[in-house]
Amino acid sequence: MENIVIHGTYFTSKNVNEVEFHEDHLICIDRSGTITRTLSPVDAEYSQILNDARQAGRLIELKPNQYLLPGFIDLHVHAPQWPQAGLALELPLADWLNHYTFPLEAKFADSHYARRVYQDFVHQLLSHGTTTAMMFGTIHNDANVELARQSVTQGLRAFVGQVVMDNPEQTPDYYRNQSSVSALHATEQFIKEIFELAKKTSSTVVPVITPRFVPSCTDEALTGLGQLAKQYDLPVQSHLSESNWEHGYAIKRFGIHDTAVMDHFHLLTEKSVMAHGTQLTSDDLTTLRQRGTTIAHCPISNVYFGNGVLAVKKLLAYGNSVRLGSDISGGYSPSLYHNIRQAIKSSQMLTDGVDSSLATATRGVKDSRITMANAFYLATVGGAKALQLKVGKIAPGFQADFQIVNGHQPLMKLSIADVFQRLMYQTEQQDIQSVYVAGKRVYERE
Ligand SMILES: Nc1nc2[nH]cnc2c(=O)[nH]1
Repeated sequence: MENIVIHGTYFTSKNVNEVEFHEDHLICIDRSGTITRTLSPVDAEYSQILNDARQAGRLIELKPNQYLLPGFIDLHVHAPQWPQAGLALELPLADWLNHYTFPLEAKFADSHYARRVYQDFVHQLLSHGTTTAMMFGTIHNDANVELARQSVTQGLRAFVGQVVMDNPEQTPDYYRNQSSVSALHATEQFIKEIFELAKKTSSTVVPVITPRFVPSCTDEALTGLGQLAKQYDLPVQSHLSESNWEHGYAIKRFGIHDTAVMDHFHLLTEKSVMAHGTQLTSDDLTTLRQRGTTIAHCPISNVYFGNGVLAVKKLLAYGNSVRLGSDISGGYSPSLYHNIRQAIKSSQMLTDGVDSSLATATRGVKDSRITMANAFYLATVGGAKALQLKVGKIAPGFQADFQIVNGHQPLMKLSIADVFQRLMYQTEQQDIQSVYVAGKRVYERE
């Protein structure tokens, strides 16, 4: 029996290359927040279900020029960096970390500050159409639990990581785990607290094993985190081959690429999400593919720190799992719309090349352009697959995580395919009318 029925036009990924459009449909959702069925106007029961829902006050009717889309899945976000989004992006990664990011994250020792930031940040994610996020916290247990609580309270599906960074050579005195033992102890404590929180809610809240990246962790911490990931069967998140500097660091310290380092410590599994990957080689990609590990493509951030463009189309063709992340605040925008657009723009620049003094034929990497349908898939059902969640698609059996978006005024006749393109290119925060997770409204524009 349906609890609510939505009436309107929706867009959803059919597969990585195709988007489905369904006009004037009904989407039926049961009490558990699961989509039970969708009906087209030619279905025999359509009118009956529409009328019954209307009379019972269970109908959500989209207005003309409103559209239903799945909520987005952001696979790489640093929640504590929200206050500095848009700052210092002209610096190289290591300077940005040392002069801006570490001092800011150190402030989360203060749980009151953490609450203030996380309350706003979770709201921002929802109001940008993001319904699931895989997030880095800081090294502070209480602040991370606060992030998880805020997510549960506001209705965001949350994967939250207690950051580990214990290497004295690559982290400052004021912001470091005192030892690998204390870092691992704090991680295990955090896991238990999140499990307790998860028991008290029907919402999704999952602890994530979070070695910040190879430079910031000792071998002992990486060993212990690999063991904890296995013991508790948890997802892992980190940064991988993000920049020339970071990629070179692992080679200097271990004599191998950071992919091989992570693999050595059992941190690459089918539940792992590794951000960036602009410097990955074909051997690294083979390892990631064999482990089933996802690469979180962070196209805005990569412009600043990546020292290259991730070849998304090639990676997808190889069979690597590539999805999307905002990387707040290496990326300045929490909007996955903005990141979808940048993913397409960066891929076009990769195809064409950027140095016009070179011959056209040799300037770029041919056939690298991704389509809007590709990018939409990465941000929706693709991201959900990486987290093993049944969300990101408007179809029976999926959780009802949606956004209702107001289209801009059409001043010429548009096909439904045109409407989709325009929505993806033009939607801003103020165009998102409401957001639902598991059939419950979690955000409404005032
Ligand atoms: N973009 C990004 N890269 C990192 N590498 C290690 N820490 C970070 C971080 O906070 N952001």
